[in-house]
Amino acid sequence: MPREVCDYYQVRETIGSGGFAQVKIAKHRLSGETVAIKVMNKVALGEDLPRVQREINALRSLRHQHISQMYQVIDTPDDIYIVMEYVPGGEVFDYIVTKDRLLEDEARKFFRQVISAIAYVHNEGFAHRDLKPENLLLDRYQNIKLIDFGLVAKPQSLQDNLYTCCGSPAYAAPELIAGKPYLGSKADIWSMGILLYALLCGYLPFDDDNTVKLYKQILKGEYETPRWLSHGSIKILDSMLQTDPNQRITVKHLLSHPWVMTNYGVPVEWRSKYKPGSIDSEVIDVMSQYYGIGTTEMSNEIAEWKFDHVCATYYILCNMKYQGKRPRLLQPFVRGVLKEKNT
Ligand SMILES: Cn1cc(Br)cc1C(=O)Nc1[nH]nc2c1CN(C(=O)N[C@H](CN1CCCC1)c1ccccc1)C21CC1
Repeated sequence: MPREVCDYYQVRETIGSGGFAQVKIAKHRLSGETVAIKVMNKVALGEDLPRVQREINALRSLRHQHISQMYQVIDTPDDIYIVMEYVPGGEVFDYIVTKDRLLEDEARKFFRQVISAIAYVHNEGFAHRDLKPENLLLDRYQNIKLIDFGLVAKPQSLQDNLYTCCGSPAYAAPELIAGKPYLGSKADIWSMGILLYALLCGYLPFDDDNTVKLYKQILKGEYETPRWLSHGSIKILDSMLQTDPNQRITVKHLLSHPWVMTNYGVPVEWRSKYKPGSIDSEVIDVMSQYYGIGTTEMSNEIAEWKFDHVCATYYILCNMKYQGKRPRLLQPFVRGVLKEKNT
């Protein structure tokens, strides 16, 4: 581990590895808080390096209550380290498996949070393009946190079909499978339909070990509706699993869809709870005391959102407040050599 990482984090075990990346648990030395560090080797990344840059650029401009927060980017000659919010509840995928399938009310609770995250991502000018239960984590309050923006794209631009070579086909929209130019935002809605079906049924609407057969099923767009699905569930699934992307519902209409409103009575709150540019004054107080500079100077430093260690410390202290903990920093900040008390 290079010094830029070890100086600030005590890196511990690997909790996930996929493709060209690993995710390790680590402890932020100044606060003692747990973070997740995504490690990618530049040589192993090869031509996938632009994907990581796209993910980092997207995460730089995304701050939302249902997206795992990026804290810091450490770029070394051999590897890229992305320090992120640690989400302790595991994957929604595992949660569904343990419960076989979710009752409509519980599925609705999760799905409203997914709609909130995707409405925000689309509004910020991105499409996720890899929505699936494995990319949804649950935090300590059973709230959804969206991860893996490695396939993120600008939804307004028509995408070429790099996706089919590296996405998960079972969640891929028909226009993607057909190799047509497609809009990322409409492909996201299809994946949300697959996701809701998986939450409500415990299995996938289109599934076959033979990829060719799977593609045929997706292009046909016909799926089974088990007897336990309510009429309302069938209607909202149908509005998302439209093979013609222009017939598909948009995320804006999902915000207040009758099925989504049931038992809530209010549309999904999709805006970020973090006002753009808003800075938490209590956290600034803790940090300005710690670093021995004024609160204005500290706020100006944070407002540059450099995703360096100072920025990470700010985000981590904010996350402590979210967890109901008092934001504080442990190690005395050694400003040069500490002067002897009696001098
Ligand atoms: C699974 N699990 C169980 C507990 Br308890 C905590 C976790 C957990 O993973 N927590 C967690 N917090 N923060 C993160 C994670 C996982 N994680 C991830 O980014 N995890 C993804 C998981 N993808 C799902 C499909 C393919 C890989 C990952 C991406 C590349 C390599 C390895 C893992 C972050 C960093 C954002």
